Amino acid sequence: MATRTSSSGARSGAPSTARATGKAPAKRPASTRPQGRKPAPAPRQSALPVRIVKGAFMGCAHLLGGTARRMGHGARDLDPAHRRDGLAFTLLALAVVVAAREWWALSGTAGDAIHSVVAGTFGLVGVIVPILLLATAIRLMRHPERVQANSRIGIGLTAIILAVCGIVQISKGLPGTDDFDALRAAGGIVGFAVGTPLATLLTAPVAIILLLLLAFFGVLVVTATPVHQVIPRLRNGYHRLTGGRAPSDEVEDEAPDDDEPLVIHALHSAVDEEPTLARAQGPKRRLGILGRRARADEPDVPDEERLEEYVGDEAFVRAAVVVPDADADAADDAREPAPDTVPTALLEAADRTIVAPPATTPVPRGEQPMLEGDVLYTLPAEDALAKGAPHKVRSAANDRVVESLTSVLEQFEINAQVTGFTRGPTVTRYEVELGKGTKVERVTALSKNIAYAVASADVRILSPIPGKSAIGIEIPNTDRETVSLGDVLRSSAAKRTEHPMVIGVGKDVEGGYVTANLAKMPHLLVAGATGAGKSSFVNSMIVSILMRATPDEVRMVLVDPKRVELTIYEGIPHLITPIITNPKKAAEALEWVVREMEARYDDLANFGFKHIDDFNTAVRAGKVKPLPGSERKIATYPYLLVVVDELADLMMVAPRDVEASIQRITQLARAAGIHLVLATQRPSVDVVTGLIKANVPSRLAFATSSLTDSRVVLDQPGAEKLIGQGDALFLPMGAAKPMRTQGAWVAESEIHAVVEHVKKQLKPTYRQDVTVAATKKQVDEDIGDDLDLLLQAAELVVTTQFGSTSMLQRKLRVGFAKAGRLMDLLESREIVGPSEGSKAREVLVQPDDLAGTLEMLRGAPADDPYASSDGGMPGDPPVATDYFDDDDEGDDAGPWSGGRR
Ligand SMILES: Nc1ncnc2c1ncn2[C@@H]1O[C@H](COP(=O)(O)OP(=O)(O)OP(=O)(O)O)[C@@H](O)[C@H]1O
Repeated sequence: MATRTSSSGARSGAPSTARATGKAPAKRPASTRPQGRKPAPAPRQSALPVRIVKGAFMGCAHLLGGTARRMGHGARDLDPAHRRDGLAFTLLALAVVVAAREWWALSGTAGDAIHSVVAGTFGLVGVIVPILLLATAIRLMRHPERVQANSRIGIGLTAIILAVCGIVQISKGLPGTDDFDALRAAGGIVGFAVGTPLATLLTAPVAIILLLLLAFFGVLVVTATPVHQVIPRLRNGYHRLTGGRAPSDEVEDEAPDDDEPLVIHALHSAVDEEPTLARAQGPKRRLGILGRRARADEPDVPDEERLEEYVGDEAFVRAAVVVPDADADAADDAREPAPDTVPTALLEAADRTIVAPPATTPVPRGEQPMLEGDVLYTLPAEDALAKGAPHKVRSAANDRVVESLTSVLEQFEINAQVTGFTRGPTVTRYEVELGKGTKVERVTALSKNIAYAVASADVRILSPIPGKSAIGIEIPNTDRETVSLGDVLRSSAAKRTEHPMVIGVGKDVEGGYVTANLAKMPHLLVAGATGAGKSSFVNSMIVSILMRATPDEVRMVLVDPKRVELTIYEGIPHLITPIITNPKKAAEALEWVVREMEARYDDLANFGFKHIDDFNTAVRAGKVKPLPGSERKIATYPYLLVVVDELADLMMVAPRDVEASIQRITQLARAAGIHLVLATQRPSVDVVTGLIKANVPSRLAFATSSLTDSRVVLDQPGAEKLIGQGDALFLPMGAAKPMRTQGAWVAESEIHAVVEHVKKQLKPTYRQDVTVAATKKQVDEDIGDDLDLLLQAAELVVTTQFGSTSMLQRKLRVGFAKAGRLMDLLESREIVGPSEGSKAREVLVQPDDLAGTLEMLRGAPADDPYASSDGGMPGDPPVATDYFDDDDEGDDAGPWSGGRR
């Protein structure tokens, strides 16, 4: 849903009345006071001293209230990174305070209280509290984005502290709470709570053994070491310390169990902390890194060479392609591939996961931008997108328009006045309030005169302004402003949520930022004449996603039949297939999307979830387990954004298939996390059919060339009055009235910078099956190119139960010969009976059987549809059925984890 917020900065220069009412007051010449309006009776005045006291009190109350509100808003609007840093600094301050008292006995009046709290809680162990606080603060500053790892370390440390406090408590003879000084010199309250019951129940020696085990467990958790990795890790650590190479058998040690998705742990931690160190450890090590993170600067090595260079023994390969666990949670699943798929899996894993260059600064955000396999992915820096000029709330041009409007109202003797205006980047909305007894129509009828007076043809009258008793007159600014996408994405409207599908749309007529969550649209139709700003919007949308979402969160299918608009995005890791320029392939891609959606649905049903978000949350929490007997590793699903830049081109090649796919996707895909954005410069009824319209609820109309086009897009006029260059009417799902918006602008150089940033981190992992027809239909030869017409003819004849050739001629707009041929084809398929002279033919198929009949005409699936699948790999697995076939060997890496299904 779209959200908007006012740009406070832009408003700061506004006169106080403008700020208070949210609009600029109109400068009104004295002569234009409304006639016939009686002044309101003056309120009764109270005594002067009372008024002074009351005024002073109210003034203070407003000041205090306003300050508190501003601080509250300020804290909420604070960048998440600053909020996290705030926590780190608080811990740092605590460390200093506690150390001052516990280590150096420096204490002010609060010293005793600090000691009581620290030593009372942890006893002797309180001495290390400053170190723990300091370490936690440093960790939070250095790796704020690694939320899961940080929580893991927190859990491990808690276990260690509990154990140590318990052990100290037991070793000091279990003092009780009656002797607090002794308790402070032992394990404190924590030691008392842990050690005393254990020692009483199980005797002191057994309790100490249990607590030692707990401490050991804590150490394993902090260092992310599974028990069976302790020895290899120690050995590795020793070899690293002594500068030697690990013996080759250690790799065997690291080969995973069949059901244990781990680990090249030593390597992993080495890469984590110091990528160059790990890379320097010889070819086999490099394979290990390649297995999880291929370097972006090595993509040109031919596949075979890479394998020959790196593959030593199969065991190593097996280890190498397994995604390391370490900080990763259960979602980071990838399983040992079947031996014959190793090379592909290895190379694909290599292509998928590339380490970010160490120099890049991670962009702060609350959610960790981690990819599967615990790869750090840095979103582009916020300042990659330029700042726009500050927003003006009033200019001399506005004042001139107010004067013109006022004089028009005067000339026509209309009892109404211009009460104010709100200036947007492209247009300003002037508000006109009517005097008593004045008809709204008297103002709306003046639209031509107003246009004449302000010398602009693009005057749009809103009657009333939604939510106000006023008429709005929108008039283009002669001094229009460009809205920078960077400003929109940095606004608090965009930062309020970290949802990866939130995009910057632009600014509304009041200068407030407009953002929208594509996942809530859930599908969007974008239309507008050539040059109106459609492609610029598509660019802003894609760049917004690149700025905010990792490839693990959002994947895209980009369809660009014009071949120019989207080529700049070729090679970004968010793509799941190269940009599709061939309309026929695009139609196939839409069919693939339908299959993907159905597969996701099956998955949701099998695991008992209603929405992909719930499924993903459960996967991240490790709550989704493979079905019994299945070896599939469960991974989260990214949102899938399908962008079609020119729908008309697709509708020209395969209208029925495209329409059917769109209908199917739009009806169901919301819960599956699949969202369509369909753009067209020809919003005519043959492109945006009723079926498409009915299923694409959100609309964004740029200037259209006719009122009819506006009706097609918005179901109402208005878009024909827009002034182009990003001026738009935005009607998100559920909105009653379209919102006038100036689309955000992103310059080509900015797009380049963002694309380069994401491309240099990761290479895309393309799904091979997207543009492969799922089930190659064999259309009978005699139908040939007439399939679409024949399907329409069959549908007409069966639904009307009227087998008339002249009806086909009329409805399908074909000549007599073509209509006759279609009728013959229908007869040969026993849809209609034989000709009965001038009478209509008998229709042999009932409307209930229409779907099956159409399917039959489209052609039955061939025996081996994959043997010759267009564009697919020879021997590709059956696409539709293989998706979630749990028992199939080697298909479990998941389409989104880098493996090919
Ligand atoms: N949001 C915007 N802010 C400022 N200028 C814009 C904006 N959108 C478009 N323009 C201007 O309008 C021109 C045409 O825009 P754009 O290419 O997006 O139109 P279009 O509707 O996609 O046209 P086509 O269908 O021919 O591709 C741009 O080159 C730019 O100068």
